[in-house]
Amino acid sequence: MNPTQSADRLPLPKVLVLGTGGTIAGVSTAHPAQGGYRAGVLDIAQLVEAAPGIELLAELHAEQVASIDSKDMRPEVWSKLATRIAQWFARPDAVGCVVTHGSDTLEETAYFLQCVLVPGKPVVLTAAMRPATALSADGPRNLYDAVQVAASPDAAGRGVLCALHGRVHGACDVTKAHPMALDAFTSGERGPLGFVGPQGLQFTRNHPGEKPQTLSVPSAGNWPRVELVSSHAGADGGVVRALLQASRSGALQPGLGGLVVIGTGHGTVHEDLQAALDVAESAGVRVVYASRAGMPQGGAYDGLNAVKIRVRLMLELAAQAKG
Ligand SMILES: NC(=O)CC[C@H](N)C(=O)O
Repeated sequence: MNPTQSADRLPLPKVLVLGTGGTIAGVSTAHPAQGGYRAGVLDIAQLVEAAPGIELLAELHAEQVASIDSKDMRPEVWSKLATRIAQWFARPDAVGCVVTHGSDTLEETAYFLQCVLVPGKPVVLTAAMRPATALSADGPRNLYDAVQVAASPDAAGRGVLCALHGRVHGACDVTKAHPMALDAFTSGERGPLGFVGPQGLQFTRNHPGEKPQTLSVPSAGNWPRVELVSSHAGADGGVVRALLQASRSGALQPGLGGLVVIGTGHGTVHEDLQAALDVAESAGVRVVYASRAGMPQGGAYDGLNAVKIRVRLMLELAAQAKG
């Protein structure tokens, strides 16, 4: 008899699976061998059902948090996720949590959760590059692997993780680097934290990236405005001056709290843009520099990319505003 079918088997680890939509829940709008599809159509129970054997890995509690294309991710969904995950982990018998997500903003949600959740039990995000109805859909394997990671004691204490195309990435490093390849995600030169698949789970690197002091989730209506601006040939600061003016006049609500600058090289900035940024800074706007060339590990924001720095800055500014 298969040990998993034995009457006296050990209880399975309890894993919460939260659905938010994305391509993993997408349905083809044309022939399944062709590209057109709509993201976020299937619900999380249907995704679990489509991953044969997943029920032998864990006792799954599937819940729908949202059904969106992740390009439309917004703070309300982040707040719901953080609240539900914190509630789940308050149960002493809760072992892990999986979040299914669109691939486009997965790295932002992963980093948001990394900032606001108390470290400990594993939270694992996953996605797919092909919709659920495609030929060779990658979602079921990715979901299965994410549950393998979330149910594993070895994954605990490593921060928020992402299980994608056989690799386990940390929330700080992971980024989407290709619009359609199945291995669309990378952790850059640092490489993934490990591998997961038919052979099980193996971590090959320990450092999951810097975990900031746990930050609170801003309450509704109290998310600060942090915008991204970039430096490039001819960047003259006009966008920054327009934002500042709209903010001062009250036309922009909430007003401008911070700017993340996607600079060149080491985070360097065109002199004309810099002049406008200096004015913004002296008006009380927090200005943080990232780079379009990628940042090395270390420093105030530990090599985070610009969209993750934006997440962090929103949370830090909200914490400061609360006092
Ligand atoms: N592969 C994907 O999931 C990208 C599709 C979709 N735009 C999303 O992020 O939800």
